[in-house]
Amino acid sequence: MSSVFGKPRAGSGPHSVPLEVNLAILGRRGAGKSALTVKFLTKRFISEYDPNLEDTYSSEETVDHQPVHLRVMDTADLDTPRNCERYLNWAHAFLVVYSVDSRASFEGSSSYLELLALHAKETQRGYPALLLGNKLDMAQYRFTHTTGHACKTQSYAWLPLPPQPDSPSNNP
Ligand SMILES: Nc1nc2c(ncn2[C@@H]2O[C@H](COP(=O)(O)OP(=O)(O)OP(=O)(O)O)[C@@H](O)[C@H]2O)c(=O)[nH]1
Repeated sequence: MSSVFGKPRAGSGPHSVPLEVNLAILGRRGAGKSALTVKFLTKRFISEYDPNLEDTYSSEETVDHQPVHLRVMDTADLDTPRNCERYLNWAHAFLVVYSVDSRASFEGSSSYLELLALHAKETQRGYPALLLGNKLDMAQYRFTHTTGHACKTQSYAWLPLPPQPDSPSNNP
């Protein structure tokens, strides 16, 4: 049996029930979460939307020829994670967004990655999580992050994997 986001498929073939996947978009204010969500859902960049609105959108997608009912929660925390249970208990997967032209935005993504690591440890489950650098058109203003960026990416590379009983991170 194959799977998407670690969950078993409901079936196969044209009459299969769509798999339901909840995706939470996390990140510091201004990283571009709302713009990214709108762009993904409408396939174009829209500059007029309510950036402060936290909302959940639905979309029918096809992944590996299978229907997927995708729900996307565009979160609107302030500068740090707040009342995280609303998305931690809801989402099957997480997208942590930062803006490539903002060091503060990149550094702010740490708190989300740490939160997700803690959540995975506490629930003894693995959650797909992706760190995404947004606003690539602003790359000429990209902050320098040579070693820090590489270290951070590697530190959290294990997030999608289920916690291992013998893992050093489980034995503080
Ligand atoms: N140049 C450029 N600007 C972008 C891009 N994506 C978003 N923006 C702009 O960045 C600003 C913040 O975008 P939002 O989508 O509101 O960011 P957010 O992360 O949802 O912010 P909060 O709702 O406050 O958490 C807006 O002015 C957007 O138009 C992009 O890819 N390129």
